[in-house]
Amino acid sequence: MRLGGRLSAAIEILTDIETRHRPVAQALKDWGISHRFAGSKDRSAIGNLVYDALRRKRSYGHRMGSDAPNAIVAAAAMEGLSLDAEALTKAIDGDKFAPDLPDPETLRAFPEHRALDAPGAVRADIPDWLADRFEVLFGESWVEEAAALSDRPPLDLRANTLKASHDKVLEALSPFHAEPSGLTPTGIRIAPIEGDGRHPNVQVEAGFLKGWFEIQDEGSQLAALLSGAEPGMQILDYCAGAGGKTLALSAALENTGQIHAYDGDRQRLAPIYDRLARAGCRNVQVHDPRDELAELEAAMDIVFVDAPCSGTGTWRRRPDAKWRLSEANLEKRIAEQDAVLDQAARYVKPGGRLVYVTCSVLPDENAERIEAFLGGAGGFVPLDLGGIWERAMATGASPEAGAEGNAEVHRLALSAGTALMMTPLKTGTDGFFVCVMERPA
Ligand SMILES: C[S@@+](CC[C@H](N)C(=O)[O-])C[C@H]1O[C@@H](n2cnc3c(N)ncnc32)[C@H](O)[C@@H]1O
Repeated sequence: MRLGGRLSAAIEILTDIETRHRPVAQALKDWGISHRFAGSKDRSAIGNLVYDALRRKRSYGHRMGSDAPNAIVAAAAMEGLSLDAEALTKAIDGDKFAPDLPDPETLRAFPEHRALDAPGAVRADIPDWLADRFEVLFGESWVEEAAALSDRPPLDLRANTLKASHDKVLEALSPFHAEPSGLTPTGIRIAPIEGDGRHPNVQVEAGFLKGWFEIQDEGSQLAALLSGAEPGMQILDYCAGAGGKTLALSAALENTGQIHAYDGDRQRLAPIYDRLARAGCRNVQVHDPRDELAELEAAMDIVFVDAPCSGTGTWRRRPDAKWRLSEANLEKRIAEQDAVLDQAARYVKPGGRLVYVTCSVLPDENAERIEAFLGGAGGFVPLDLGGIWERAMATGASPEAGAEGNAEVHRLALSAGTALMMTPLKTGTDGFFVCVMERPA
């Protein structure tokens, strides 16, 4: 396909997402199925246009004078492919599959129009109703912080030390220019996509099929590490879902002790069985939501709560979720977070830890939930994350951890007090919130 056809396809898919309220991944998949002639390069180039247009929908709309799909796709093409108006027009000239684009003057003005005159929420590419929350949380840098959630993300992987060393995985992935991601002993990073390129499909690599590594954002790896999981412990992963954190915790325990993986939703839990088998995790017991967990009460060294949340920290990867989030959804998530913390707390043994994690940056889902929880009965005490970080990195035996690239985040952890907020701008990860609380002995 030529550029004109790719632009038209991206516009068609965006229209489908908007009119039928469809998740972006599903809309792209369906388009691929009904347009078999499109090759894999076409599909990824179209995917980049759709994702970029969704990520920067408001600022592109402002700079183009319209947020209609053809305007924001033209903006995504110009910015993503480094084309000026002339190059874009020339590339689609005479192409019968090309769409109607905004007028030449608008296209010509686009690169210079930086939206500096626009309200903060437009420059930040977020819905208006969330602007106050970002401002309260990030202060002067709130627009920058929010805008960084619209960048293309890297592909992050975790070396599964139950099966392969960090070095071995790096070597296996060297054709893809994989590098240590720097914050954790296990993290590996493949840089964000450039232009109309694509990330390698690492899931068909022999190393992946043999369980040497998992796809996992480094923020998620760091959250698991900061739980303080150590060999021999008894851990309840109370919101295990498909098991991303369970697998990381299992490796941190070096296949000793016991992890109880539980989730309130059987369907979400289902993929965990295959993943555990591939990763060689032998210390995990999966609990169906119908199982009775009574025997675990007051017996766990760590209860890990990877709470259901709005996912604002993952907007780089799921930009459609940004525009779908409503105040009503947020209220629902908050109620679930309060419930899940209350339910999970009873399994922590005296002297044990309750770890609360979300992949959201919103204070409503993070610090305010901790305050609400601590205000209730239970007597939990939040721990200083700087100390936990130092211990986790010391036991992680990582040559990279503590090195220069890590210094900035190290400082962040030391100054975090009792809660760590990771963001694409601060830590180069997805947005994650971590708070570790102890039940007094
Ligand atoms: C953020 S996801 C978990 C992701 C998973 N830990 C991972 O790393 O792949 C949150 C999970 O919480 C589960 N959940 C929501 N409310 C729950 C409850 N009351 N009890 C247990 N699990 C719950 C959801 O089904 C969902 O799978």
